[in-house]
Amino acid sequence: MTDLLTDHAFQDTYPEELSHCYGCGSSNPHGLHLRSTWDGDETVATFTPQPYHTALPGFVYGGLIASLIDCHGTGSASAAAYRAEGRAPGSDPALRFVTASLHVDFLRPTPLGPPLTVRGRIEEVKERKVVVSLSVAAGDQICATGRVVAVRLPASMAPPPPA
Ligand SMILES: CCCCCCCC(=O)SCCNC(=O)CCNC(=O)[C@H](O)C(C)(C)COP(=O)(O)OP(=O)(O)OC[C@H]1O[C@@H](n2cnc3c(N)ncnc32)[C@H](O)[C@@H]1OP(=O)(O)O
Repeated sequence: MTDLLTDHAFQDTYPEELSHCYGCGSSNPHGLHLRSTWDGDETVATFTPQPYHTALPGFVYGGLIASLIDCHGTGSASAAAYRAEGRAPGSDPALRFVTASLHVDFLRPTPLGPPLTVRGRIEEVKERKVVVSLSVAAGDQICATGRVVAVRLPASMAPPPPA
């Protein structure tokens, strides 16, 4: 389902207890398994929608596009926070982010079939907040754009560490 862009995806550095996300968790058997990495100062992921990711025949379901923007956004936020601190992704203490705000604009119908490229540009990095602007393209056509405000994982959502 997922196009493995790299062996060094941000999500590969998530600890097991934080790898259950439907969009990007490697431990979720029903999930999208989105994998994101740096491309210079931008971030990038690819994903090939399946026939059941249909909105209308031939076109991708908008909720899937929002999910790609969401998970690429939070993954990019984590990577940007590590980069801002000059630390290796995944090093402790962990810098993990959840979505505070997700905005999506559907610019044109997204064709169902070709791989989609999700790109992120880091707009702002603060200690607890990272803002990422994103695009989703089929070939050279940008079909959707988005903006994610990601905030550090709150204690109320943090799973207990493994025993
Ligand atoms: C770890 C890997 C998992 C992958 C996750 C995949 C993505 C997901 O699906 S996450 C699930 C969906 N998200 C959630 O359930 C989050 C629920 N919300 C919350 O827990 C809280 O509202 C939370 C943590 C987002 C913000 O906490 P809160 O204490 O309100 O933050 P607060 O200190 O007020 O704000 C921090 C900054 O974020 C900004 N901010 C907070 N909420 C918003 C918002 N909705 N819109 C815009 N900005 C916001 C604030 O303005 C502030 O910015 P600044 O520092 O510039 O003043």
